[in-house]
Order: sequence, then structure tokens, then C-alpha cells
Amino acid sequence: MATINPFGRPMYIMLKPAGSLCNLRCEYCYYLEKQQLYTNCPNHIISDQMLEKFIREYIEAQTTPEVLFTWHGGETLMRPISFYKRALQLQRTYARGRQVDNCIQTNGTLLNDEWCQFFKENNFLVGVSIDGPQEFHDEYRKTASGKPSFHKVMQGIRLLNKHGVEWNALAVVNDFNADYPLDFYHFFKEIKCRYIQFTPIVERIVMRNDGLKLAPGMYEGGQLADFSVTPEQWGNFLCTIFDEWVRNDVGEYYVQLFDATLANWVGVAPGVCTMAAECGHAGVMEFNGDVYACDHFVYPEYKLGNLKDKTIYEMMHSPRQKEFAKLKNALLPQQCKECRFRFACHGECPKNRFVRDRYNQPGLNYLCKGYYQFFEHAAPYFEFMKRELQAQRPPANIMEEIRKGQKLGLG
Ligand SMILES: C[S@@+](CC[C@H](N)C(=O)[O-])C[C@H]1O[C@@H](n2cnc3c(N)ncnc32)[C@H](O)[C@@H]1O
Ligand code: SF4
Ligand code: SF4
Ligand code: SF4
Repeated sequence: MATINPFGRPMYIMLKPAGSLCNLRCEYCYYLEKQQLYTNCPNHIISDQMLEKFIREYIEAQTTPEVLFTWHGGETLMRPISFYKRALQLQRTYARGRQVDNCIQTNGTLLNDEWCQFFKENNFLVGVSIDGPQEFHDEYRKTASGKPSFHKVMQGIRLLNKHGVEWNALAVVNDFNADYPLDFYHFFKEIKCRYIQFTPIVERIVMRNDGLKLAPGMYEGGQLADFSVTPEQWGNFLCTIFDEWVRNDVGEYYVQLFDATLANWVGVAPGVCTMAAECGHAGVMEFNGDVYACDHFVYPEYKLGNLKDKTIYEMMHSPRQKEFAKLKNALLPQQCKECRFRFACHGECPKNRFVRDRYNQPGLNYLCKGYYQFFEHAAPYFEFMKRELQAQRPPANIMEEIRKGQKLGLG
């Protein structure tokens, strides 16, 4: 089975067929407020004409024989099944011999037998957002009327399992759950979720003229949002889960960040953009055809154009997008340039770069301390796994090595 790994692709655009419409009101959500950019639009739903144009151009713009569509929210299941059936029909019309795959990200609360049958029949990979055990999840992931959502999500997961749909979990790490890494990790093992993606929550509150309150990255200022994880929490969280994983679960459970770190250790492109050297491969398209440089940069100043006026190829290969792609590396502060883990970290996501480095240069990642702690802690293990891979042996041999009590051979 595959994980949702669109970032490994040369060019990729997430599509938001219902804009930022959602039946939940997760407190930390960076999508919800994006509706403010579209107050003039009567409804936030992609038109059939726009859908067709997107599907045709998106397939044409790909350089690989396989094409991956990623349906993203708001809440994707707020569009009816008939919408996705139409999309599949259009994909078949324009595929012209290419293999087309679909993955869809959902909060899981609207899943029912019919949806699950549809996903199974059409081979969708489903990403479900769930922030760990009930008390963690329900802290922030609430409905519009303030009700918890955990039980509905679990019911959705049971249905996915019942119908044999492939799914994986997307969980955020915030101020509330970050201090309980093992409770968190064991939960995913208990629900037999073998592919887990953890995303740290880092947001700053600002006042902008366009009404958006969450700050884009790469500039200083604003007030850190309470729900953000601290660098110390993030470092401890990663190290604790890593210790458990590296002793028991390598090759059995896939934690996206550990996979990506190992990839960087052996010099292969990581499966997640935050750990890659450059940005720019992963755009996002709003319901009305507006295309932005990245899902985390849906701000007017990062808009590449609209599909009505420009082709996907033009926008994603435009000088503006090339410029955006390079910023990740170009804006690294001195501390990152000197860092021995630069090859693994690349300064992480520019969205999180808003503090000063030790030379008082701007642009250091707010989570730097946590990442550094993790890389330093895990380095001997990654070195060992790298040697195993180079000798064409499975990295999972690390577990036996640790059991034997061997020194891992790092000086
Ligand atoms: C914005 S949602 C859209 C799809 C769908 N509604 C869902 O919740 O899965 C996609 C993912 O982004 C995560 N997310 C929301 N706000 C975030 C933030 N401020 N920082 C990082 N991830 C965030 C959500 O938890 C979810 O897993
Ligand atoms: S379910 Fe997804 S889109 Fe909706 S509020 Fe929560 S994170 Fe945002
Ligand atoms: S800005 Fe962050 S999320 Fe966007 S492509 Fe770059 S690393 Fe990925
Ligand atoms: S660990 Fe810190 S200093 Fe090193 S590359 Fe990452 S953000 Fe930069």
C-alpha cells in the first residue's frame, strides 16, 4: 500500500472542490478563515466547467505516466458522491493511457457505507484527520455547535476497515497533546493505523487588511497562537516516539517524518515537502480556479493566477513559482548554513521561519531547537539504517542490533 506522497512527484496541485467549507470548526484550522478571501462568491463550490479544465490540464501538465489527484478540504465529503463520479468520468476521458490515482483528505465524520463502497470500488486512498485518543482529539476538533467529533471519526474508520478501504492518519501535534507522545503513538497502533503523519501546529495571530488573522511565514511579528506546539515539546515528542519506533516498529509502522529523515540520510528525495531542499512542487487550487504557491501560502500575495486565464503549466512553471521554490534555500540563516543537520532539515517549512538565529539573522525556524534535538538523538540510528540500506539489507535490522545491545558504530 502507498502512503499519500504527492510531494514525491515533480508537480502536484491539491484541489479544494468545496473551498474551505466544513462541518467542523477545529480551533487551529488554517483553512476556515480562507473563506474571507471569497466573500464575493455566492457559493464555494467548483463549477463543472472548472473541474473539467482542471482535470484535463492537470493530466496534460504531468511528466510521469501516473497521475495523482488529491482532493482536499475544507471538508471534501461536503460534495456529494455524484461529484466525484463525474470527476472520475472526466479523468477517464482525459487520461489517454495514463494511470490515474486518487487520494482524498477528510475529517472522517461524514463517512458512511455508501462513501466507503465508492472509495473501495474506485481505489481511493483516504487520509483521515485524527489527533490521537479522544481527549486529545476533542480538545480542538469540534463541530460548528461545539460538540466533540471523536466518536464520529472512529465510526468512519470502522466503516473504512469494514469495506477494506486503504486509509492513513493525519494528526496534528499541538500544545495540548504534545506532552503525551506515547499515549498518542500507542493509540495509532491500537487502531491498527500503520501509516501515520504528524504535523506540528505553529501559527501566529496578526491583523491583516484582507481579514486573515493567521500569519504567512518568512516574516517576523504576530502573536504565537496558544494552540501552537513549543520547540521543546516538539523535540521531546519526536525523540520519545522515535525511541519506541526504532526498537519495535521499523518496517511495520510508517511515521512519515522518520521515513523522510531516513530518505535524506541516504540522499534520496524525502516524501514530504517540509524536509525537502526546495518548495514549489506542491500548489493548491481553490474552488474558483485561483492557484496558490502552496497550501500553507493561500494569501493574495502568493496567488499565481486563475485557471480561467492561465494554464496549470504556466502557473506552476512561472517565474513567480520558481522564485517561491528557491526561497526555502535562499533565505536560510547562517545558523542553518552551518548546521550539521542541514541535509536532513533544510530549515523545514518556510511557514515556520520567523525567529532570529544565534547571529541575530532573521528566518530561523521556530521549531529549530526541537528538530535539532531529534536529529542529534536519532543520528546514530539513522547512520546504522543507512549502512544497512547501502548493503541492501533492511533498515529494520536496527531492532535486532539494539536488542543485542551492540554499539551502533558511531564515533
Ligand atoms: C485543513 S484540513 C482539510 C481536510 C479535512 N477537513 C481534514 O480535516 O482532514 C487538512 C489537515 O490540515 C490540518 N491542519 C489544520 N489546521 C492546521 C494548522 N494550523 N497547521 C497544520 N495543520 C493543520 C488538519 O488537522 C488536517 O489534518
Ligand atoms: S475538519 Fe479540516 S477543514 Fe474542517 S475545520 Fe477541521 S481541519 Fe479545518
Ligand atoms: S512552504 Fe512549507 S508546506 Fe509549502 S511547499 Fe514549502 S515546505 Fe512545503
Ligand atoms: S536544525 Fe535548526 S539550524 Fe539545523 S537546519 Fe534545522 S532549523 Fe536550521
